[in-house]
Amino acid sequence: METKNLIEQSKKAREKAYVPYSKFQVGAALLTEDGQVFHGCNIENAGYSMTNCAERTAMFKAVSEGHRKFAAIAVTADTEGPVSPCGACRQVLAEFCSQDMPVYLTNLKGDILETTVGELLPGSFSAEDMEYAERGE
Ligand SMILES: O=c1ccn([C@H]2C[C@H](O)[C@@H](CO)O2)c(=O)[nH]1
Ligand SMILES: [Zn+2]
Repeated sequence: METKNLIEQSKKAREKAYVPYSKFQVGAALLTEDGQVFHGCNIENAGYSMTNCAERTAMFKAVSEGHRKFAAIAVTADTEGPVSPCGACRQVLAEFCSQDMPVYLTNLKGDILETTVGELLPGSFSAEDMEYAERGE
């Protein structure tokens, strides 16, 4: 799928955002390796900490439908520059995506920052970090 199209999909996803508290709509479009696109929007809650970001909504939808391999993600918000994913979303992306998977951070004005999962979270905590303890040395 073309990058332009994936970014368009993230804008469509953004329209579904449930944001009565922040009024800040975010959309994500996650492309699986087999060519399917999962939309995600941010979903807020009166208990603010229960809010789920657009990126994690897209990721959890895809994983819960059996997808584990991803090719790219686009994220869009109405920001001055390209939107910047929060730390929680960076960690969740690192769990399921390769370090070199492209991430397209965009905004409604059409700015596009192409980065990667590894660049977004260098030194992310991963399963390998637990292996030493598991070996019991
Ligand atoms: O990359 C981001 C940054 C923020 N938010 C959401 C969480 C909350 O609903 C609102 C304000 O933080 O934006 C996302 O969905 N993705
Ligand atoms: Zn987030």
